[in-house]
Amino acid sequence: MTSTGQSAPADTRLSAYVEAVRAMREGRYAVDIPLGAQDDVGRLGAELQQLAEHLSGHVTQVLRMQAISDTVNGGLTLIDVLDRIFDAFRTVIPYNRMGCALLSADGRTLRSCWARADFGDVRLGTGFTASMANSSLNQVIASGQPRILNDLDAHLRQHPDSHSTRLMLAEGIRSSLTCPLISQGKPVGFLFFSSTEPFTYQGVHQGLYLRIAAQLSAIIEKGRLYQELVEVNARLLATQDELQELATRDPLTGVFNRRGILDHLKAEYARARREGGPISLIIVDVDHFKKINDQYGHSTGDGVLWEIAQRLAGGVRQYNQLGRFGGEEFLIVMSNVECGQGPCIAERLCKLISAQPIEHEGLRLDVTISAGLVHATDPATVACEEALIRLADEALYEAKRAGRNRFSCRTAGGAALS
Ligand SMILES: Nc1nc2c(ncn2[C@@H]2O[C@H](COP(=O)(O)OP(=O)(O)OP(=O)(O)O)[C@@H](O)[C@H]2O)c(=O)[nH]1
Repeated sequence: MTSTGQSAPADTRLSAYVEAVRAMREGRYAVDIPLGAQDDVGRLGAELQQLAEHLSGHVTQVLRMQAISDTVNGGLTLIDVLDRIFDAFRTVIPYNRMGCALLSADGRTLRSCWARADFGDVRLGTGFTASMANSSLNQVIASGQPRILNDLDAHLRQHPDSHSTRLMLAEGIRSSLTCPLISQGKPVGFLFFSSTEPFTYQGVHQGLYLRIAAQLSAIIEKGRLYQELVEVNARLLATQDELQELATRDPLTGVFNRRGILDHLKAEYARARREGGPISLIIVDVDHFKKINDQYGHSTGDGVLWEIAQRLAGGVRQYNQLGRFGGEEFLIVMSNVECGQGPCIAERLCKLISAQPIEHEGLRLDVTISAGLVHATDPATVACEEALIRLADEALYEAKRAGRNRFSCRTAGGAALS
């Protein structure tokens, strides 16, 4: 501001004012305004000077807010956004601690969802829950205005039941500013700024806090929506897993169904070819199963199939997979089983069924199985996984022809395995 002490001619001052207004229109607020005498023109100059200072302060604040909101808006989850606010707003608002609490859908309960301080551990941290009944925060909601408590000791004396105030005092907090968070006209929670010094917050900050709160409410809503999206996505993935499980499990026996075991065979065959390791298959078929159905009924037949599946599952090592291949047929896929081990496994499976009668609803049924085994030391010698199945099938029917309750073997070349 320039004051010459001598009154400048009115027209000179007016043209300087016009220049100043033009400069401000272009965003330059450091303007020189000659005041001269305390006449009407001088008073206009003083008003212009104040306007220039006000606009300069306002624009600085808006730019700062914009930079902060750009940083904050980059966050995706609510917690991420709050962390960014804690780091970004320090240049605008004094605080040693920040906390955020959200209201339950019915507005009756407040739950702290995040808190951070520059002095270490916070006592009133995530998960702290308080009832809104009789809470002084209801006044903050009703007014829609930030509340300043510059002497928390005095506040506790007035509200001796306020557990949260007690905890804040124990943390060393002496003054606080509480911003209501309102989204789409509805209170959703609060943002707390706190300081270890008393009388930190002034009414002059009020407008700024309100603007921050309005912006935060929108961000919190965005965070909430994002979290909902994450949860819905997780539920969808879980449902997809369940559907996948349902689509590949046999409901009667609980083992893989045909599709499940064939998918597994396909993957294992491809892996064995890639890595050059051996692969073996066993096809198991229940002997004279039709007779069991005919003599004791379908439900007994089902019970027998269930028991056979459990015994077979117990008889193959964990990294071998068992599936129900057809009505009374099971398929076992074995990886990394050496040539000599396959016959031992097939024999063990036959014995697991024949050694003990199957008990079902008071019946004791002597049941046997036949098995066909194929072993490929080098899977590259077999055209595809279906070729392996065909060889195992041939071996199975050889076992059936030879009298059942036994197994027969093939190598990938088609020769019988001794
Ligand atoms: N209870 C029951 N029976 C089934 C199921 N699926 C297929 N079956 C029956 O299994 C029987 C299979 O009979 P066949 O193919 O003639 O063979 P088998 O009687 O076991 O005789 P071999 O295999 O020659 O020893 C048929 O009667 C089918 O109806 C099922 O889920 N439950």
